[in-house]
This record gives sequence, structure tokens and C-alpha cells, in this order.
Amino acid sequence: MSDYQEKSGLKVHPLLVDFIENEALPGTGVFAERFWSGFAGLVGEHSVTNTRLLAKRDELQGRIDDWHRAHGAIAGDPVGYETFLREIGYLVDEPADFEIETTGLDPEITSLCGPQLVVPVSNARYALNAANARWGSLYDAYYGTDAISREGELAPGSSYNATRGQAVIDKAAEFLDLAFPLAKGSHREATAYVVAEQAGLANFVIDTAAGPTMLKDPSAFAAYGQQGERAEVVLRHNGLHAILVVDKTHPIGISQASGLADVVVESALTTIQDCEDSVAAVDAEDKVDVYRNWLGLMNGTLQETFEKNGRTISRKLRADKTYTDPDGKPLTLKGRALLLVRNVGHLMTTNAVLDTAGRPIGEGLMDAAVTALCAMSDKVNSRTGAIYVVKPKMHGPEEVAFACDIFASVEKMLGLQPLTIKIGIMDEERRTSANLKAAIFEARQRVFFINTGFLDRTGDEIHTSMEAGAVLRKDDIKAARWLQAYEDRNVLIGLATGFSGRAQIGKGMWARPEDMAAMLEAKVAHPQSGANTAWVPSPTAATLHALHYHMVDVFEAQKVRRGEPLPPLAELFSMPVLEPFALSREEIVRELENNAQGILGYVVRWVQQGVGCSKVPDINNVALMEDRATCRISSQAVANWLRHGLVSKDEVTSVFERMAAVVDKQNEGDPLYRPMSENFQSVAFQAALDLALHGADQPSGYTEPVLHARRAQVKARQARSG
Ligand SMILES: CC(=O)SCCNC(=O)CCNC(=O)[C@H](O)C(C)(C)COP(=O)(O)OP(=O)(O)OC[C@H]1O[C@@H](n2cnc3c(N)ncnc32)[C@H](O)[C@@H]1OP(=O)(O)O
Ligand SMILES: O=CC(=O)O
Ligand SMILES: [Mg+2]
Repeated sequence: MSDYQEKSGLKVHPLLVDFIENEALPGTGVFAERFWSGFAGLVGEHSVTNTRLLAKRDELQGRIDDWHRAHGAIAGDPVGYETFLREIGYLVDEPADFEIETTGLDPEITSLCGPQLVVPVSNARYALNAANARWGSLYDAYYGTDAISREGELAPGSSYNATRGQAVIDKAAEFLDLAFPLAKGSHREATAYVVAEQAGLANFVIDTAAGPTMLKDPSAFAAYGQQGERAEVVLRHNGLHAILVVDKTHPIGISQASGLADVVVESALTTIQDCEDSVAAVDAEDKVDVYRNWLGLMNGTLQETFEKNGRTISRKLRADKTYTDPDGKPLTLKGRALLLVRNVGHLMTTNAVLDTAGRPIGEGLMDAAVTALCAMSDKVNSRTGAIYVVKPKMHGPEEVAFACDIFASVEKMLGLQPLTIKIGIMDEERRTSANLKAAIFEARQRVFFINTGFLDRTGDEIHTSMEAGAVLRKDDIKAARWLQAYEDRNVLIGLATGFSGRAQIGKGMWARPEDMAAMLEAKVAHPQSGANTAWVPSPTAATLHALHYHMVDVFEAQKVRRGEPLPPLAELFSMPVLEPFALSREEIVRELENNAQGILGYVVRWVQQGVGCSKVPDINNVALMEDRATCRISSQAVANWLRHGLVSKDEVTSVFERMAAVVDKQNEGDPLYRPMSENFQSVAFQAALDLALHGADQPSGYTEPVLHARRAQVKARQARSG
């Protein structure tokens, strides 16, 4: 406490003072005094509202719990339920029809459709990789994943498997035939890719055994370039580029008559640098690390050096790519994804800054001020000068309006033009989905996306109806009608409020990072549904998901969907409860084990090592991306079954103890890992158990209060032991 520095009445942790004054402010034209007095003003102006809005969440939840105790499940009286939600102000009046008015957005938001990658910004190596994931090798994406079968003769093996390599080349040619068909024949038959220049103009000619041909749509030839032996031909389709790399000195190129060595695909158009659910940041030290990486991404200085496969690799942001177009003019393609930053929500407080009464301030207030300040140093990102903040976990229009008010205050304190800060609305809490049109209305001047964060949304669905009855198993919840109604309503309300061509309608995460074949099958449904973008967990997934935006013209899909009737609220509220005896004892135990394994596997790395996003095997050994949102689902599911007597406290405890040994085994190669099964009093094990046993009492079922407290405990212990 004594270390805190006094700044305009606030007490600020010295690490944060140092970062703000010596790293973030220089070059912005904002002086320290102005920043701190503005920041104190921000805290003074918004803290009371923040507290009031959180209290309203609790009050509404209490009323909903009471309703269920009196009336049972929604299905018993759906009309009464909706009336009740209106009476208590959970459902608000819809505004008259309107269209969003946001201006000054980059084309990656308004007119280009493609994958959105998410990455924990705390991890500089990954964050840089994610920023650079605008371009990805299709050959690598196919070769390195199950997108090409790994069975039999196609198994990758320890050295290059030429049979697999040929399958990759064939598959890439299939893509080229789909996106860039030839006037005659197939890319498979190409014997040379030639850019013929004449009188300052260039033509793209494809030689085949049957003679030369052109692209069916010659205007798809966008540009070309040459560096030594490596020639690049840039093609464009649906606004997205793919680069044919032709190089006869390359080990793959040499094996092809055409010399085609790779197809580089425009992949992550946008990347969310995440300060929220994939990050474990519990104090000033952690928060400064997060902010420093974000600043380095904005001013272009972030670098990371690491060892990989016995080599030292230095990673920094990629430069733009410059080519010559067919008319001889230069064409520059952005080397990096457009970066968006996800702030934390309205819930948590941080002791990095204490208010005038010595209380921790709202972490969301700090994120808004500091991430916007860092973005003022943007030299490489937005070409329109916009700052893109994704705001998660907002409950209803009032909370969206609150976020917009915060951003307006931040603009004032930093001397930014009003409406510089744009807002991405995560539609991931039930009260926001149910009032989406009103929520968008509140942000109509700054909204740049709505996105269905179906993972948090599932957690909130369980928590909101905690008293209604026992929930279905996780997979059955996802298959139920409410989820489709939620997804459809999001797209249709986005279209009705004028998003098409102006802002993104986004879809959720592919949470099985190793199942790329399944992703290729499933995720085409996102652009087909009219979504401009959808989340992927890795650069490789971005490259493969990008193919979907060549298969589907999203703006055409949106035209088809516009005018489709909106699923009624009754469908949104239709999540069923489990019928008595619907599940056998074995099924119940297996689901409990699965949830326990996921919670333990995620929490142990969070609490022990401060890793906010992990790949954790489920009970069937499928690797899942686990973050705070998926953990919220699992913990709420267990808490619900406990509440309704499907499992007992003793049973939950003993299953967690049993699964701790399984998780220990999964992590035995990690030198930093401390086994949980040797000590059930360990902080990590207790954190995981708390999330399950006390899940029903957590605010909106969130995991962060428990995780933050337990991680802080471990950090304090580590600091004491030096
Ligand atoms: C509900 C929600 O809120 S979803 C949003 C939050 N979730 C996320 O942000 C997911 C981000 N993804 C990740 O963090 C990771 O992909 C994980 C944790 C799922 C898996 O990580 P790992 O087990 O380390 O992956 P794996 O070993 O297969 O691959 C590592 C390589 O892929 C890269 N990589 C993996 N994920 C990403 C990513 N999201 N962005 C950039 N690079 C990535 C790494 O940089 C690394 O490559 P490198 O060695 O060249 O640096
Ligand atoms: O943030 C995304 C989600 O699914 O939750
Ligand atoms: Mg979420």
C-alpha cells in the first residue's frame, strides 16, 4: 500500500505509473498531469454507475430465481415468463426502426469478409503471430493438420511425406479451381504460371499441356512481383487475395512443372488482441505486461525472441507487401491483420489503482483509458485512425450505453475526436440477446460489430435459469433450439439495423483447435448464415476458415436473409430442463467427470502459472480450447446439477479428486506443473472445486472472481518465498 503513488487523488501502483508516464504517454501529446486528472475524473464520474449496474444484475437474477421457485420451468408458462421479464425491466421496449451510423471504419470491418483470430495479448510470441496471420501458407495448413487425413500412407511421418505432399498440392489446386477457375482445364494441369508484360500492361497466362489459357475471370489477376527466383502472382476473389508463389529453386516448386511452391492465402483479416477471457491478469504487474504488448503492437516495436526446434527465432510485425498491378501501378497489401483490442467487462475491480476512498477501481475503466491511450501511438494499424475496442459481457442496453459513456469520457480525457473509439458488442449475455436491437441503438454511432459469443452465452443461459431445473448435458444444450434462435436473431437484427456493408456481424469460436477437418465441414455455415466473420483459435485455423469466404459471397447471403422473420423471444427462452430420469447414472457420472477434467485442466494452469487459455483434453481425449467462458459453462453445469440433486457435494468432490490424477498425468511433461492429486488442499485444486461447489453463487456464474483471488494467493506466496 505504501508504494502507491498519489495521482490526482488516486493511488496508483508504481509499475502502472512508470508504464503510463515513460512508455505510453510519450509521443501522444498528452501530458502526465492531464492524463491523471482525466483518469481521476473518469473514475469519479463512472464508478457509482458501475456499481449500480452490477447491483441491478443481482437484483434481476434474484427476481428470476424467485419466479422459478414459484412457477418452475419456463415451459410451464412461457407467456407468463415473458410478461414477468417485462415487469421487472429485464426486457425493455424496443426502439423504432433505425440504422447504425458509425463512420470512419477500415475496409476489413465494412466491406471485407473473412476470419477473426483471437489471441491472448499477454503472450507476445502468439500476439505477434496473430497480428501477422493476415497471410498463411495453404500448403502448411493442409500438410500440418487433419484437413488431409493422417491415416495410412498419408500419415505425415518424421520426414517429408511426398504422398501427403501431393495430396496437399491436389487439394490446393481444388481450391484454386473453385476461387480462380481457368477458362479451360484445371490448375492441376498447369505447366507454367506466366505474367506476360507488354507496353506497361500485364496479362496472366496459365500454360497447360493442352495449350495456354487464362483465368475465367481475368479481372481476378490483381498484381504480381518478383524477388530473385521467387515470382508471386496475386489473385483476388470476393475481396480476398491469394498469392501463387512460383519458385523452381524451392523444394516443392522444383517438383512441379508449374514451379508452384505454395499458395499463400489472405487469412485473418482482423485479430482480437484479448485482455479478457484468454488472459490471466490479476494485479498491476500483469496488467502492465498486457498493456505493454498492446502498445508495442500499436507503435510497431513489439518483438519476441525464442527457441523453436533448436533455432533462435526473432518475431516482429510483418511489413506491408508491395506489388505491381496489371496496369503497372503499385499495389500495397496490408501485411498484418487489423487489430482490435478486447477490454474486460464491467464486473471486476483492480487494485492497480485505488480511488479516493482507497477502494480498487473498475478494471473496465482502467482498460478503456489505457488501451485507448496505447492506441494513440498507432503507426501500423487503422488507416482511418479508429480505435477498435471489443467490449464483452454486457448485460442489456443500459450496460452498452454505459460502455459508450465511458468511451466518450476517455476520448475527452485524451483529447481524441468524439467517436474515435468504436465498440464491438459481444452478444454473449442473455439480457443483451433478448434486447439486442435496443442494445445496438445505444451504440449506433460507434458500433463496429456484434458477435455471438456463444460460450459465455451458454454459461449465462445456465446461470440465469439456475432455479428452473436441471440442465441438459453440455452438448445437448448446444443442440437445443434456443441457441439457433439466438444465432439467427443476432444476424437478422444486425441486418435490420443496417450492418451490411457498414459493420461486422460475427460468429463464435471454433473451440477444437486440432480438428481442422471438422472445422472445414462445419464452419462454412457461418458465412452462409450471413456472418461477415467468425472466430478461430489459431493462424492455421484462420487460413483454412478463409477458404469458406471464397465459397460463399457473404453480402449475397445477407441479401437472402434480410426480411426473414425473426425467431420470437419465446424461442430464445426455450432452453429445456432435463426430464426426470432422462439420464442414466453412468451418463451423469461421465458428464460430471468430463466437466471436472475440463475445469481442473484449465484452472491448474491459470492459478499455478498465470496461463489464461489452454488446450485441455476432454473425457474422449479431444483437445479443447479452454478459456474463462468455457470454464464458466462447465462450472455452471456442475453447480446446477448439484443444486438439483443429480449429484451430491461428496460425489463432486470425489470425482474432482479422481480427475485431478488424470490431469496431473496429462501435465507430467511440464516442469512448472505441481501435481494436484498429492495435495487436495493446494490452491489450484481448491480453486477448481470452488468453481463447482460455489458456482451457483458466483455473479452471473463468472469464473473470474475465484480465479483472480486464487491466482493472487499463489503470486503472494511466490513473492514471500522469493
Ligand atoms: C470464448 C472466448 O472468449 S474465445 C477467445 C479466447 N480464446 C483464444 O484467444 C484462443 C487463442 N488460442 C490459443 O491461445 C491457443 O491456440 C491454444 C491455447 C488454444 C493452444 O495453444 P498451444 O497448445 O500452444 O497451440 P499449439 O502448440 O498447437 O500451437 C502453437 C503455435 O501456434 C501459434 N498459435 C496458437 N494459437 C495462436 C493464436 N491464437 N494466435 C497466434 N498464434 C497462435 C503459436 O504462436 C505457436 O507457434 P510458434 O511456435 O511459431 O510461436
Ligand atoms: O467470448 C466469446 C464467447 O463465446 O464467450
Ligand atoms: Mg465471451
